[in-house]
Amino acid sequence: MVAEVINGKELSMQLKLDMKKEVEYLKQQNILPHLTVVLVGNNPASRSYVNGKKRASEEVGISSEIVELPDTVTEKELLQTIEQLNSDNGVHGILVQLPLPDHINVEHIIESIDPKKDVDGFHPYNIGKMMTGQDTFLPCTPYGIITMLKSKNITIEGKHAVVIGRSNIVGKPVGQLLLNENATVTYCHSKTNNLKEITNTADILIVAVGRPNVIDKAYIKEGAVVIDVGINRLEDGSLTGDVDFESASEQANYITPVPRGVGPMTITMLLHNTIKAAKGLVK
Ligand SMILES: NC(=O)C1=CN([C@@H]2O[C@H](COP(=O)(O)OP(=O)(O)OC[C@H]3O[C@@H](n4cnc5c(N)ncnc54)[C@H](OP(=O)(O)O)[C@@H]3O)[C@@H](O)[C@H]2O)C=CC1
Ligand SMILES: Nc1nc(=O)c2c([nH]1)NC[C@@H]1CN(c3ccc(C(=O)N[C@@H](CCC(=O)O)C(=O)O)cc3)C=[N+]21
Repeated sequence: MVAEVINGKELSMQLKLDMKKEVEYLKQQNILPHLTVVLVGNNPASRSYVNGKKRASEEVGISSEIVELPDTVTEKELLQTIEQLNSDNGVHGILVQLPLPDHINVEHIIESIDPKKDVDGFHPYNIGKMMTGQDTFLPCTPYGIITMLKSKNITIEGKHAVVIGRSNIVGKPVGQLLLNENATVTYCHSKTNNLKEITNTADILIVAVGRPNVIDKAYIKEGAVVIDVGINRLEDGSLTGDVDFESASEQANYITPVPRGVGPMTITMLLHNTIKAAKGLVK
């Protein structure tokens, strides 16, 4: 069997065309969706992602701005910056790029963002709403993954979904969204015994570990759907996922590539959330 590739880049382009039309319509009502991204320090990977977010915003007509702060910024100063953005009526979405320097408490920062502007969907209030199945901003990477599955009419209901990884930004929320779609969900992590036995029962396997090529065909049930969230930069500068794509493709029915898989969808769902914020749909 050779798996069908779910191309996140292509799906993103289609979705962005629709969003572009929606933004044009909003502008006619004098609503100009605006996203502010806060970038602390000079991490090259963070800078490159943030630039990607700005470029994608421009593609659909969303106005965006990057607020750059030095890595010596204090927590208090960062909180003040967020407070200003919270009270600025022209700002619909606020995203603080992670990771932050060690001297800043991430929870304090995330909790200071107005939940109505929390387009990452990281605020505990919005996480609570997601868990109870209420309408809110869904975290972008998990939401992008669900959107990719639906784009191929892949049945989620009743299926066994196995998530490897339990971070607050990917693993935990993607499992929750799959549960909301009536999957039976199992979480695996670094302390999991018999990882291979568990993943071999997965109809849908989500891999969010952050180590290159740790999952190959030996971990995959024949006919499974494999979603590779990992973004690993190799020494030669190339990007690779957590899944050995060639090997996994022999067992899976569907697979996502890296690059051009989940990454572009993360950015696209951020734009979706920013438009939702501008429309005032999240209370
Ligand atoms: N495509 C996209 O848009 C995005 C991609 N990413 C990428 O996804 C990957 C994961 O990101 P993130 O969730 O933030 O990473 P974290 O490092 O926060 O989490 C990694 C998870 O993997 C688990 N893990 C580590 N080693 C193993 C192992 N050998 N077996 C099983 N589980 C293991 C850890 O377990 P434990 O909890 O026990 O430590 C942890 O839960 C990274 O490559 C990141 O760059 C992230 C965000 C968006
Ligand atoms: N507050 C916050 N929100 C985030 O959503 C967030 C974050 N912090 N910190 C880091 C992670 C990572 N992340 C990615 C976004 C896009 C690509 C992406 O577009 N990847 C392209 C390749 C890009 C390239 O070539 O560098 C692809 O996979 O095809 C990847 C990773 C968002 N994150």
